[in-house]
Amino acid sequence: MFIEMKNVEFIYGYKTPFEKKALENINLSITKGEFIGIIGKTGSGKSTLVQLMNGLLVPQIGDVVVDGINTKDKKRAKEIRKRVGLVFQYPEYQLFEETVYKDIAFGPQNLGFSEDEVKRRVKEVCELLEIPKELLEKSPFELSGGQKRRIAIAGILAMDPECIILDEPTAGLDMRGRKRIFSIIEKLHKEAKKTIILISHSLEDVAMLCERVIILNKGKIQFDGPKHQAFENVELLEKSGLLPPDILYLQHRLKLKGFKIDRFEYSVEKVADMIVKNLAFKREGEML
Ligand SMILES: Nc1ncnc2c1ncn2[C@@H]1O[C@H](COP(=O)(O)OP(=O)(O)OP(=O)(O)O)[C@@H](O)[C@H]1O
Repeated sequence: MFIEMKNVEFIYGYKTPFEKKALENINLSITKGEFIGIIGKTGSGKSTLVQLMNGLLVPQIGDVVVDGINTKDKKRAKEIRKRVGLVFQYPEYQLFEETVYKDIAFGPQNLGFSEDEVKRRVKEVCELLEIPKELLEKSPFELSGGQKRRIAIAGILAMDPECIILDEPTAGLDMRGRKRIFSIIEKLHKEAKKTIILISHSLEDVAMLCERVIILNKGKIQFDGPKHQAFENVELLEKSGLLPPDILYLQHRLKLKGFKIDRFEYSVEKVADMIVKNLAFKREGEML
């Protein structure tokens, strides 16, 4: 098991008058190579959950174990960060150096790699994320939203973690920027074989990309399983304060109207094919 959470509870402002329980009774196991989507309405505990996974937060109750290392073991915090990289929701929180190069290089430098190795890693991630050379000497604050996002991902990738957590990686980006980030994430999963954990408000994005889905509701796990079981269960989504993606709601409605749908599809092209096929059957009087 790569990440294991056992009976985890996390309280902000612990033992102060401002205590706020963010998570309770969390039990989770994540294996290497998985692609997991975490969904849940605002305040359900998503960001807290992922910060527990790389030791940025430590639970007051229960244990989080990453590759055999308990996150309570502060002396091994670096080893955990090396294994699990977290790209923050707001790249501004992560970028703080004067130049893009220095920002990307910060992580591997901090892990103690030689300057040559740091240079090699920066070059490699820039190629992968299509970050042009001329950007490297610019200030990260001069960049567009999409560029900042890619630099923040590059900084994490340069540490070569086994697992990459992305908290709302496409928030505020236009369609082109979103597509670019998605193709990077898919590449990391399929080609680089990374374990990916994605938090997104967009159920469409999670439905399209992920294999396993975790639904959080008021700090508890409401569902953990294959994505189709989550997205085809409209009642479950509604109970969790979520609306099913339009593309799946459409299929849910068509099914209620008698369309033969064996498996819900996640792409517009496939749904269009399925509708055409059903209408052809209907014309031939073979169904409906
Ligand atoms: N630093 C903090 N101090 C006190 N309470 C906090 C803090 N950060 C989060 N919380 C509270 O903990 C709960 C879980 O917050 P968290 O940010 O993990 O939820 P989320 O699902 O990521 O929300 P969002 O979708 O808005 O990012 C919320 O009730 C939130 O108000």
